[in-house]
Parts: sequence; C-alpha cells; structure tokens
Amino acid sequence: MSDPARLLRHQAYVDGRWIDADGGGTLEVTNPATGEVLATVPDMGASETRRAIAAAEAAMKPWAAKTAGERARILRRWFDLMMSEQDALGRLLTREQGKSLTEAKGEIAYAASFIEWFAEEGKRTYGEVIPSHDASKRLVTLRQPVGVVGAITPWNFPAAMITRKFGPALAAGCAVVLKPASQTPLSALALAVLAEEAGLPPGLFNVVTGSASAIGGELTSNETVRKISFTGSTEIGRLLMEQSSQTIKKMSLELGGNAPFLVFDDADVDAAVAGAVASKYRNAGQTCVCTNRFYVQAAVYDEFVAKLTQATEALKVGNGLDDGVQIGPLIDDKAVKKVEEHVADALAKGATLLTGGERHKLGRTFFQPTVLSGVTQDMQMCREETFGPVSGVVRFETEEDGVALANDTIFGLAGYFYARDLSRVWRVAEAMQTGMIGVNTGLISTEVAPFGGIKQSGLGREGSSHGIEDYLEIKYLCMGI
Ligand SMILES: O=CCCC(=O)O
Repeated sequence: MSDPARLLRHQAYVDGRWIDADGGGTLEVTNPATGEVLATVPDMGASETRRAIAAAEAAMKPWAAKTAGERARILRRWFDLMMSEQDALGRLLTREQGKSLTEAKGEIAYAASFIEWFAEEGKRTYGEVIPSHDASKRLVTLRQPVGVVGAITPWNFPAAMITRKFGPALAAGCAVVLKPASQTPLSALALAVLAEEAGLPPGLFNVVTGSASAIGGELTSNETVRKISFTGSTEIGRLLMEQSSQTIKKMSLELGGNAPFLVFDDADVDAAVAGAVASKYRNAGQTCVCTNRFYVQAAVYDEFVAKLTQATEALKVGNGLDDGVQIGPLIDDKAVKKVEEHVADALAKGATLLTGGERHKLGRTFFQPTVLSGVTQDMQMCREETFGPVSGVVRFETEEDGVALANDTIFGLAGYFYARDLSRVWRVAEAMQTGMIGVNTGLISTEVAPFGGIKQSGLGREGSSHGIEDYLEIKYLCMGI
C-alpha cells in the first residue's frame, strides 16, 4: 500500500505544477466529524484561474490531436491508480466530507467507473454520412471537442462529481479547469496526483481552489472557456447560466432535486421500506437524488410508517471512519440549521414526530435520523430539499392524487415509486415529471445510465453513452464533387 500522505496536497494544481495563491492566502479544510483541521489549500481568485484557462487551451491542442485510443490508455491508467488507492482515497474523502467509509470507498469506485467508461466511449464519437439532397454534393458530419471546460463541483460527492465531468471531457479531447467545493478540495487534489502519475499531460486537469465567486466569475466570463459543467444548487446554476450568457457557453447543469417517493397500495411494503432507507439516508440525506418527500397510499400508510420508523431507529450515527457507522455528520452548521427549520416548520403545521427530530448527542453537526408522519404539501420539507436525514411522510388516496403531489414542484431530477401492477407501473413512470425514476428500487446511480433532470433541475445528461455528447460539437461538411 502506498503512503497516504502522498495524496494529501496543500497546493493547487495548474499546468502540471503545484502552486500557491498569488497573494499567499489559504483556506482551512476541516473534518466535520471532529473539527480537526486536515489541511490548508490556496485561496485563489481570477488571476490564477485565467492562467489555468490559458494552460488548458494550450494543452488541449495536442491532446485533441491524439487518437481516442491513445487518450483511453492514459485514462485507463488513471482508473487503475484510483482503484488501487481506493482505501486511501476513501479515507481522505470520509475525513473531509463526513460520509461513512463504506460509502466513501463506494464513491471512489463510482468515480473511477466514469473514467473507465468514458475512456472507451471516446472511441465511439462517430460522425455521419448523410444521404445528399444534391447529386453533386456529399454531406458529412464530424464530432469535435467543444473546447476548454470550466467545471464546478459540490461537496457532497467530492470525487465522483469530478470524474463524471473529467471522464467525458478528456475522452472527447477537451481540457478542464476545475473549481472544487471549498469544503472538500482534498479529494480533487488527490485525483490530480493520480492523474499526473497516470501520465496525463500538464494543463489538461487544473484544480483551482479558493473563492467561488472570483473563480466562477472568471470561468463564466472568459471567452476561451466554451462550456460550463456544474453540479450544485438551482440557485447557483441560474447565476452561472446568467453569467455565461454573455459569451454563449454550452451548459451542463445538474441542479437541485426534491425527489418524491411514492408507495402504492399494491407495493411490496418491506421492499419499499428497504428502498426508502437506501434512497433517503445515503450520505446522511445529502444527495441530490435522495428522497425528499414520501407519499404513501392510505391502505399501506400505517404499515409503511411503522416499518420506516423502526428501520430509521436502527441506523448507526457516528464518525464515518468508525466501524458500522451508517450516518455521518452533516457538512456544516448551516446544513443542520436548515434541517432544524424544516422539522420545526412541519411540527408547527401539525406533523407528528415519530423518531429523532433533534441534533444528535454526539454534538457538532450530527443529526438524529428522523421520521415525521402527517406531513402535508404546504410544509417546507415538501417544497424544498431538506438535505438531511429526515423522512416526512404524506398520506394520499388515489393514484392520480399521488402523481399530482409528486409533480407539484419546480424540480424534476429523480423520483421513485413502488407498485406491482404492470399497467400502473407504466402509467406512473410516464406521468412523473423527473429525468430519472427508480421503479421498485431506491438506488439508480451508475456510470452506464443517463443522469440528469428536467424542469429547474438542470440541463444535459452525465454518464452513459449520452454523457460525452455535451463535450462535443457537430461540424457539418458540405462537399462539392
Ligand atoms: O448528488 C449528486 C449525485 C449523486 C449520484 O450520482 O448518485
């Protein structure tokens, strides 16, 4: 096993060099489970970002000129290194983010899977020969890399949200400037260490740490950047879209969700409870596809609520590095305050607390896994993402009512439902307004399927054979013969 210290970097990575901020400023990265300062990273801004963009532009030309197979071989080495360092990367991720080590190591495998998948997909970016409208002309399309990409990634998946963008971008022949979340830059820097060791040429993978507004402002206004790929809140996505409108950039936005989870009266309730726990409590409820609202049909409501409460009470809360822990701390105090606000709002409007409801006795940002029944659509927890370990359950009567409640939101990322009647399964799947649906399952994420939302949950798809499209432009050639 390698020395884990080699993966813990205190400098940003630009043009193949490890560098400090121009002004020497730094930001602390802390462990949310203990408060320990893990490292400091450079507090950079617009000028360092501009240099990273220039380096990316220069690096992209020879990279795009390579064959897809040549690019794939380097990406494959990066994948292999990530998998051989799965334990060290997972531990670092748990320490900066808080999720359990089992989930963190799972995230590393998930992150690596995007590199492996897109290394191969890069070989299949076919053009077309179009049957011509004119006997003296031949029509052909090429697919070419979009250009320099600005990527902005969140703290809840500090590794996988990076590779889900870098995998297709690099495979397509692009170069990327990344602004990782300030709470979790260490995984990003560790990935850069491994990319360098894999032989990725300098300038293709740049990590600029520091001020979100200054770095984001430069990425969105700089003409060299031809695409922004962002995962985070709808509010910030809107701002980035507005800022990018001046230079008309291509946008991939994976934004907020408010995922409904419906249980119909023909469902296998035990399976629904297992799916509910998997979907709701993943990463302590801090996942954009985590269930946010439960809707349960009247006939199975009491049984579902009782079993969900029992399963929730059995969850082990603690430091993600400790054995058997399933729920780690929330990312920061602001996150806990939002959860508290949603619980207080629900109770004030008539919901019933069945378990949890408060900060955990472990202190810091730990919160008790919570279940509330008698939740209604006007409560904050049905209107916006709670992003914490809180299950609010709403009762509904008819299938139409359930679907209408599920669709009553500006968001449309993921949705889930449990039902056994085949006609109902098709009706509900077609009627639900989300980009992804888990039917009789609470886990849907994989590199081989298209991930993304509709409505105000975003634009574009990541992962799958579609995920590389966003990093390619179609060029049409009309050839007179
Ligand atoms: O929270 C964002 C993404 C989570 C996932 O890919 O399942």
